[in-house]
Amino acid sequence: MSTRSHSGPALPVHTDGVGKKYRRGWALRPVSLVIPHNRVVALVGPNGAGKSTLMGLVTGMSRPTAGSITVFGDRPTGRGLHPAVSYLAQQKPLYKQLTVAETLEFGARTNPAWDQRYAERLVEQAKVPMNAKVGTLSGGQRTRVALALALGKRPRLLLLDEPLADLDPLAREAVLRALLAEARTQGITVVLSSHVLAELEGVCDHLVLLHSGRIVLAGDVNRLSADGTPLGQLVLHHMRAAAQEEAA
Ligand SMILES: Nc1ncnc2c1ncn2[C@@H]1O[C@H](COP(=O)(O)OP(=O)(O)OP(=O)(O)O)[C@@H](O)[C@H]1O
Repeated sequence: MSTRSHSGPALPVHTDGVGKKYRRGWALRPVSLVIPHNRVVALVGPNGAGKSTLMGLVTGMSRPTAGSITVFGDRPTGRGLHPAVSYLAQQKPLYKQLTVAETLEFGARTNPAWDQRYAERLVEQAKVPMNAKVGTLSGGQRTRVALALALGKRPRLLLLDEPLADLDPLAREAVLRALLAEARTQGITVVLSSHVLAELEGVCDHLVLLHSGRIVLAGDVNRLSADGTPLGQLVLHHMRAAAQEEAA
C-alpha cells in the first residue's frame, strides 16, 4: 500500500480498515481514513467514541486488531513514537522537580532533531521563567512548557489529546492561538481532540467525528459546512443523530 499522493510526500496518517477490539467489543470499528498535510484536525465525539484509541494506533502505543495504519508512510512499530510525531495528552508527563530549563535539556537529550532555540523561544513567548520548577507552575504555564517540549522535537504531526482541559478560558484561547500560529508557519499537521466544540471554530479546517467507534463525519470543514452552519452546530447535529440512531 502506498500513502503517497501522485506528486507529494507520504500522508501524515493513512488507515486501511484499521480497527481495535477489546474483550468488551470494538473500541474503533475498522475505518479507512486519511489525514492530509498541513491541516488542523478536530477529532471529536462523545465519551468512549474511540478518539484516544485512534490516537493510540497512530502513536503505536496500541496495536490494531484489524487492518493497517501508516504514519508518513511507515507502520508504527510500538517501540516509541515515529520521529516526525509528537504526542501530548491531558496528563502532561513533566517532571515536577525539574526546572523549565532542565526540562528542555531533557528534550534535547531524548530527541535527535531537537531545536533548542525554537523551544526556548516558545517558552519565552509564554513568559514562563526558565529557572522555575515545573511543580510550581500554573496549569496554563505547564501546558505551554509541555507544548514547547512537543514542538522542540520539530514534529510534522502533533497529536493533542484533550490538552487544554485543565485551563481557564483565557489560557485556552492563548494556548490555542500560539499553537495555531506555529502549525501554520511551521507546516505542522495537528490533530486536536476536544469536547469544547466552540473553541474548535475558526481553529480547525478538517474534522473527524467519531461515535461508538465509527466515523460519522470526516473531511474538509469548509466543504462539510458549505451552507454556513458553524462547525460546533454541525458536530452537535450529527452527534445527536448518531445517538438517536443507536437508541432506535
Ligand atoms: N484498554 C482498554 N481495555 C478495554 N476497553 C478499552 C480500553 N481502552 C479503551 N477501551 C474502550 O474503548 C472505547 C473507546 O475508548 P476511548 O478512550 O478511545 O474513547 P474516547 O473517545 O477517547 O473517550 P473520552 O472522550 O471519554 O476520552 C470505550 O468503550 C472504552 O471503554
